[in-house]
Amino acid sequence: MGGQSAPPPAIELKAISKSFGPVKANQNVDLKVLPGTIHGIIGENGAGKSTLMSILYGFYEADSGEILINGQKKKIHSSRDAISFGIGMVHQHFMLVETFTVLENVMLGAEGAPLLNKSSQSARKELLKLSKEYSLAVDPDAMTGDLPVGLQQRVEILKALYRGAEILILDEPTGVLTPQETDQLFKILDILRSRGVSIILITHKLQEIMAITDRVSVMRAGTMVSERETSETSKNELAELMVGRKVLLEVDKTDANPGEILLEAKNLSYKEDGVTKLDNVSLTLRAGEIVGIAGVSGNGQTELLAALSGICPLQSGSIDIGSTQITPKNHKNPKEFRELSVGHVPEDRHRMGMVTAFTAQETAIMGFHEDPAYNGKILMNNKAVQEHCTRLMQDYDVRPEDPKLKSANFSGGNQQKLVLAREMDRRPEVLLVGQPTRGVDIGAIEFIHKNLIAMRDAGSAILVVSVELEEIMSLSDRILVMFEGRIVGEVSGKEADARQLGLLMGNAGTQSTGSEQQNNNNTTHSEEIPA
Ligand SMILES: Nc1ncnc2c1ncn2[C@@H]1O[C@H](COP(=O)(O)OP(=O)(O)OP(=O)(O)O)[C@@H](O)[C@H]1O
Repeated sequence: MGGQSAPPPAIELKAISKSFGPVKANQNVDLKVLPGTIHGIIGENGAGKSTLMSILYGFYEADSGEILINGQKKKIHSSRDAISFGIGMVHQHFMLVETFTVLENVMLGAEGAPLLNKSSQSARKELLKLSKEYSLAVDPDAMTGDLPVGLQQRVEILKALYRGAEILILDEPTGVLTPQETDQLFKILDILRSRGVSIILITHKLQEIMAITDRVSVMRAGTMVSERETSETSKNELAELMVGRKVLLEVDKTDANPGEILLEAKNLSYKEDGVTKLDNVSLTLRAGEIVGIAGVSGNGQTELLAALSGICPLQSGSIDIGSTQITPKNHKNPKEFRELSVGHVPEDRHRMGMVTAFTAQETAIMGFHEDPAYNGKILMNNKAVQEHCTRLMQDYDVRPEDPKLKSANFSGGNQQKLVLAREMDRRPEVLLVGQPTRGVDIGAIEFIHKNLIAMRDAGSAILVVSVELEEIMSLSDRILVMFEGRIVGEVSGKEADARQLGLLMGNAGTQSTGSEQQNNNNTTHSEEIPA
């Protein structure tokens, strides 16, 4: 330990262990986060990062070990305790009430806050003060649900600061952000750091670790395996420390050799509650090509996937799959789309990809459960289902390899791999993939990308929707950009450039919602006027 003058770590974890039944999620984990620094934590899916943070934030109690905050030993039994010790958490899935204003959300549940009294001038004053101090420009009266995700995340940060957080935990904060929004978040983190806030950043993106952190800790299989000064390491070294082998960080692919059209969508339009979600979208998918859809979330990508997979009935336009034409009058359900050899990996694995209360083996055959290979006349053939799931788990490296484990109890990345395995293993002619590598570690990204390219080379037509521009650019042979339900641009995968695509995604500086982030770029403390 240092002498008198060195301040104690903002956080010190000593020998933290936590098991879930036979799974040792954390084993003797030590971690020190120095005050006023950004400390990255990386590790493969299931390495134990979220468990460790859940212990620090009071969601779980450790089986053993100690937590020291600013040198003082603390017992954290609940998130209320964590907040009272100055710890704030920005969750991956925001915990905001969309129908409340920014101010209401910030005040909600805060210690001593007057009960949602909109006229609370002191809360408003405090919020504006924090906005100004940390350059977190946001309109206190904006309806939270109307704000783009980047601004909603700002509200989460403000909420934590309003509760007096001096230590912030961010769990994969950039998963749903555009490159511009990510840049802004990093500027904000930089300011927070310069004001003495200590930050823990969990991310699978090594470029983010290199760009913003001071130190980085690496977890593997529940243990802390190494720690580095960021300035003294590299992406390649970190990848290797995480996975235990060399990882190919770039997608290795040859030029596409597109063949016949396997799917053609013409003039798809779709309205929900009178709001246009798809506006005259036409596209073709050919055998042997990967078409990427780039766009800020909420610009029609979800509805496009839903239309092309049969989840939402066509309202206008048509889809040709092979010799079958689907129109509003001749609609087919998702099962019939599957029978036409269309595979679908939904964007939201929890809502659409699996039932989290089901076991892994049930997830592994969901949608194909009527297949006679698994379905006896009266009962399911559990042995066959289990064997199938075990093989998928081995082929797709899903951990733990336990077909009977509830789907909810796999880490996020492993849930994703299980859903991908189910859809890819059947080698559909057309594969629609939403957010293929959301929350997935770099070793698994390498694996998933390789497999998608192998499917392409074997003649499948693949449509990839992803908010990860890097992913879209490195995987796609053609890129279509969506904005407000329309396809506003097409770029060849080879020529694509992140900044240019980012601008197209925000429709370059117009006043519409999707482009709002452009306006915030250099603002310091003006209030946002949501579009
Ligand atoms: N409530 C639970 N019950 C049973 N097992 C659990 C539970 N929560 C986590 N686990 C297991 O603990 C291990 C660590 O999971 P954790 O979510 O901490 O990993 P992670 O590093 O955050 O992964 P990812 O990057 O995929 O989010 C995994 O094997 C997971 O399946």
